[in-house]
Amino acid sequence: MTTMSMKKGVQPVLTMILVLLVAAAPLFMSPSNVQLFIFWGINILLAQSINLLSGLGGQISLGHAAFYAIGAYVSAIFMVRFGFPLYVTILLSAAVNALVGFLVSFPAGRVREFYLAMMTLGFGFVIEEIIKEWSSVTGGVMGLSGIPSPKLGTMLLFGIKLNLIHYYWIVFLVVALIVWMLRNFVQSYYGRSFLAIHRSELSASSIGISPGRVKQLAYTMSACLAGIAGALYAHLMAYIGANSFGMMQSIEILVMGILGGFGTIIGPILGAGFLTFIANKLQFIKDYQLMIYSLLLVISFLFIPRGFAGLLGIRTALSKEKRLQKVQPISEVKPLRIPGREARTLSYSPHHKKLKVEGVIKDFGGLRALQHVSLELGQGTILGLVGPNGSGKSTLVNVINGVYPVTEGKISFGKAEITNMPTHAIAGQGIIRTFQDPHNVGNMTVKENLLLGRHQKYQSGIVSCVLNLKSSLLEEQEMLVKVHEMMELCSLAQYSEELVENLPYGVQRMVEVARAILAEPELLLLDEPAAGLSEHEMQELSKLIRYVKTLGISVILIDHHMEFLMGLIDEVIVLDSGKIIYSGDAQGMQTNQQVIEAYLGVANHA
Ligand SMILES: Nc1ncnc2c1ncn2[C@@H]1O[C@H](COP(=O)(O)OP(=O)(O)OP(=O)(O)O)[C@@H](O)[C@H]1O
Repeated sequence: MTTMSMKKGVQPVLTMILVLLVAAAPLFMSPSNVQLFIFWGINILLAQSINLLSGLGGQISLGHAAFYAIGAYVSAIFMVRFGFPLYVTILLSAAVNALVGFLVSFPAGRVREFYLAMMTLGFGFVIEEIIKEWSSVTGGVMGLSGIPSPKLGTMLLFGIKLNLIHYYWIVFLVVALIVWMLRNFVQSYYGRSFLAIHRSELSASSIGISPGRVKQLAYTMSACLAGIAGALYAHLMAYIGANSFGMMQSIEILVMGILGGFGTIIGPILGAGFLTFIANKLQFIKDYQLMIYSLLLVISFLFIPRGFAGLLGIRTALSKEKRLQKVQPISEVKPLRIPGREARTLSYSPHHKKLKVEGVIKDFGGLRALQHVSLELGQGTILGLVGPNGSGKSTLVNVINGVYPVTEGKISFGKAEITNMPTHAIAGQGIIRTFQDPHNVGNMTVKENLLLGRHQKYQSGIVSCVLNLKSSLLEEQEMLVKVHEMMELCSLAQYSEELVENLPYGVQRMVEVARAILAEPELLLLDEPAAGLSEHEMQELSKLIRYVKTLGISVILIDHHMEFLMGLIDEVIVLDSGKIIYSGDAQGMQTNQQVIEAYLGVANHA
């Protein structure tokens, strides 16, 4: 037997032993300890909930206890008033919270940072007040008692009277299932899109990820998880009151996530454990809880910014490659076919859409950055865009891909008018760009960043990704094959597992260009891709751009490096003070007097 197959055999056995140990543990514990472990399970759900929203999605939430409260009250009320069984009330809590989270995402998605913090804080206070004031339903300040609970032996499930140990098993099952699903989610294109939006909305939307949709999903899923936690809490306590869901609880949820390690799956489990057991030991200094939590946050920010998970060197992989490699090495997977879908290769055929910019004006206050700019770009053409600093080159790229709205004029691509469309929708039309400073997701590996480039090509639904259904695994495999091909092509294979933020500038640039090509664009906008590159790196980049052209992709290439440009471009446009002063071939530009005076003379002297 090989070491590999031995490992394969050992792993399920170890997992089975661990599961049996955890399941048997409450049989040997005192009821108070069983209850403590149940609390840990509930806190894991809360910590994962904030991790999903803030750690992965980057959305601040200072009123998260509100979702926890809604879950608790919905489950308790439906069981007390209507006698619904536990599994129905948990599902109802999850569903109601998902709806509330979805609705909250609309106002919350429009604001950022300080304003988002204030909005979520306000949301927390509003829900707390509703609970206090709506006494006919919630019991008001007196709280809601008489909730069927396994602690009191008053809860029945399928005719069986539940005790605390049964409840421990239920919570354990629910937590294990949710953690497994979350891991699958994080390792799917959905999870990667959360992190991309967290790092930079602009960069994520430029490869077709919709910030609005990501935020809707983040709030919906996060609220849903907190709702399940709330339902489990209500039935453990047999009594709930508004005081259990105030500001302090929201801070506790945040501390669990941050201290454990945002952005990982293990971190929140550790953070929840730490707070559950420490808080229990510190009951006697409950009055100083807020101070202790604040201190813990300060210590965490100063000494372990990535929480316990960072301290232990734990990082959650953001693709399912390891799992897929166990079945078959990616290098051996070729050609791939997902039943019912066309196999794709990198040598795809663009639809040859024509870009038309007509009379575009862009004003920034009193400054006219673009003045009646018009151009047309046909299939497979590389258009150079040059001009002195501040002449409007980046602004033109920014209006084409929707980063800036135009003041006047019209832009169309193929048959679609794309003037002032959102950036992610323009990316959906096939226009993909890179930035002057590489806009990769620094805390993702090269491979994971390149997988982001494929985002728009994924078709699997969220259920399929979360449950690791075969079709989603095959799709991930197909994307990984493309990414590996691209890494070979761009000499990036050696950096595959490196975090992009740790790599030299030149490699980061190459990653961004490779990511853009992996999106299979019709038109590629490259904003000074050669800036800061070494001679060798520039040659590699030139090769890549020539390859792009052979695929039939059109390119708009901004750069100040004339030698680099001349070897690549078919046509050139020269901008000066927002106006086109030359449009034609590269040779003509070099002898054009106006261009020499406005730009080349300067460039030659630079
Ligand atoms: N967001 C903005 N707000 C205000 N003014 C802006 C903005 N973006 C660009 N500008 C102004 O528009 C003009 C054109 O800038 P732009 O960045 O497009 O020039 P550029 O040709 O790309 O320059 P460079 O070669 O230095 O990158 C400049 O005067 C610049 O200050």
